[in-house]
Order: sequence, then C-alpha cells, then structure tokens
Amino acid sequence: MLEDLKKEVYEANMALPANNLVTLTWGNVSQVDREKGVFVIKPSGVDYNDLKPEDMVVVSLDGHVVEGDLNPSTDTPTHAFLYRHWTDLGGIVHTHSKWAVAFAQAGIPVPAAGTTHADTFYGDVPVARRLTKNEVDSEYELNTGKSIVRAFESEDIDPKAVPGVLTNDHGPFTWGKDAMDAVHNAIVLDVVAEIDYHTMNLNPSQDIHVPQYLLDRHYYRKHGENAYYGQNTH
Ligand SMILES: O=C(CO)[C@@H](O)[C@@H](O)COP(=O)(O)O
Repeated sequence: MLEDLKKEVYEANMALPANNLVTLTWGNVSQVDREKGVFVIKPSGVDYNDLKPEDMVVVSLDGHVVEGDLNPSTDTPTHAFLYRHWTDLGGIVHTHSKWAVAFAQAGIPVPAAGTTHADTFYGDVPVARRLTKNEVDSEYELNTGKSIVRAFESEDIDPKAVPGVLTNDHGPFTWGKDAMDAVHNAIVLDVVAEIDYHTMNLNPSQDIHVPQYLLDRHYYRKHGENAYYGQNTH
C-alpha cells in the first residue's frame, strides 16, 4: 500500500545528501496522507546508499508502525506530534546540517537578515528551548515536538509563514506542503544560517534584520494571492 507515497518520501530523503544537508545517517524526511491518517518516514540509521523506496515505514498519526519491516526514524514521535498539532503540514524534514546546527547549539534564532531569508521565512527562525532532564528521560522525541509548538505559540509565530525551527542542542526541523517543499525549506535554512553567520561577523555591532518593507515585499512576491515570482500570474 502507498507505493507512490513511499517513492516520493524516498526521493525527498535522497535529496538531503544530494544537497549536502546530512552527514552519515543524520536526517529524515516524512510526508503525510491525511485521508488515510498515516505518514511515511525514513527507517532509522540506514545508510543513504542502501536506502530503497520499499524500506520506507508507514506510521499512524499517533506514532505506531502500520507497515514496514524496519524501525522508523527515531524522530518519528516529533513528526507525529507536529502533524497532529499543525493540521496543514504535508511534509517534515529533520537534518543536522552544519550551519543551522551551529545556531541551534548557540541557542540563537536565525535572523531575518536579507531578501534571501525573506523569500522563504517571514521572520526569524526561532529556537525551541532546551529540554529539561525529565523531558529527555521520558518521551524525549515527543517532548521535542511539544517544545517546537510552544516556541511558535509563545511568540505568536505562524508556522506557515516561518516553516522551520531550531531545536536547542539538536538541530533544525523544517516543514512544507509536502516532503519536497520541506526539503526546499531545509536547503534555504542552512544557506541563510551560513550567510547570517558571516554577516554577523563582518559587522558585529549592526542589527542585521532586513527592514519590514523589504521583508514584506520579498515574502509576498512568492507567497499568497498576489505572488508574482516565477511563473505565477494573477
Ligand atoms: O540525532 C539523531 C540521533 O541521535 C537523529 O535526529 C538523526 O541521527 C536521525 O536519526 P534516524 O536515522 O532518522 O533515526
């Protein structure tokens, strides 16, 4: 069952090493089928060179394996919580991409510093707070999902407008309308984190945030009913 979705999720997973977003096996992609109430995710710890579409694991939205011979990604409870909580999400990516992890480990949001950022993220990419020992010792991955949602709700950030987060001490999660869209956002996040790192070092005393009018212009020329970037017409 779900052979087309497994193929799509496999291809999205393979796009991670192709875009230098993963080292070894440190990443995972999933995509949900809302009608069937399941999502498909990469198996845990399998070398990308050995990965096959049929290895993808089908999981229910409450996080139980429905189909597949391999253990699903260890981050499955995080994906499941995000799909349950944010019902518009179609695909989720987690990586340990280097520049985003550097910001995550420093506990610093990726600032909305220029139009490269504004094209994809309508504001800073926030950091979900460090988990407590109790949260890590019991249901670590579920609590990671909860900490992500809390970061957005406490700062009143719309997850559709800012489709990514840094989990403190761990790394980035991004999402989108489907798995490939979430991969696109993971690529952008690592690029803008690298650019921001250099911008901050070149001029440490400057507030590097892009002005609101440029943030608006760049975000909305790619998103919403008045988008005109690329082949959009209205
Ligand atoms: O950080 C970790 C494991 O410690 C995971 O996020 C990462 O390596 C990906 O794990 P999976 O291979 O998807 O189980």
